[in-house]
Amino acid sequence: MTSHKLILLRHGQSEWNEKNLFTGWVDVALTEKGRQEAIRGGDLLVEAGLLPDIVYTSRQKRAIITANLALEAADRTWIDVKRNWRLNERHYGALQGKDKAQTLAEFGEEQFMLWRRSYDTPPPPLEDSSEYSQSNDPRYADLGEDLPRTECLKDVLDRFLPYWESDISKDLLAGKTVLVAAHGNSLRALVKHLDGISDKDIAALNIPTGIPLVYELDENLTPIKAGGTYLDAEAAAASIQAVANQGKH
Ligand SMILES: O=C(O)[C@@H](CO)OP(=O)(O)O
Repeated sequence: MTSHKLILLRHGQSEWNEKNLFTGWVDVALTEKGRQEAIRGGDLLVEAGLLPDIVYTSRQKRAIITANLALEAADRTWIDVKRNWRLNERHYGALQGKDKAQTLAEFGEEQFMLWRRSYDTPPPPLEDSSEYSQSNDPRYADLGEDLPRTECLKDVLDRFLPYWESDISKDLLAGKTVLVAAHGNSLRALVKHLDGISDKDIAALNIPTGIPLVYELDENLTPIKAGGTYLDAEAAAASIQAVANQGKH
């Protein structure tokens, strides 16, 4: 059976992951730890003999630099690149720039988890006048009415799926090994779609930073093994737990 190979890579630790702040569309840099995670991600690809033919990224530098570092480690910096805002992190609305622990303390666990992990409840929208708004960012000037001011996971799926259909799935079906370097919540949207996870169950799924998650897909682009395979399962399990507990310390 021919299988199609899709590698998902969440960016390495960012400066705001380290500070425990809601990030969304704010374009923060990687920490040194994050850069090392990205390089290790590339090393893991080489060890597994998985060499991408094309890389997709968001328009955010934490994903772009992660892809660059991983591909440099794998000596694949020459492959074709496609960047699209549809792979951006979920827009976190008025929570962008807020401390996760303080938000949890202020609003309580139920509201905090509703905003953070429910499928269809977005946080309040972010004002265009906020220092954390992207409304005047030239990189999104082409979006017009599509520029989000807040998003829930459903909104992310709605803007991601057309791009999956028009580009990513076509490259997979053409036989390319595809690397998607993106974000916690845009990758949760992709995994929800691939594995057919319910709106309720997706709340419990978290994606670790910097560890490649490999899916082998059949001719219908259905995963041969549900959930795919993390190239470092032990590190992934520890990191997933840390993401799940964010705010609760
Ligand atoms: O702040 C964010 O943009 C995301 C990813 O770091 O956070 P969370 O895991 O809380 O959705």
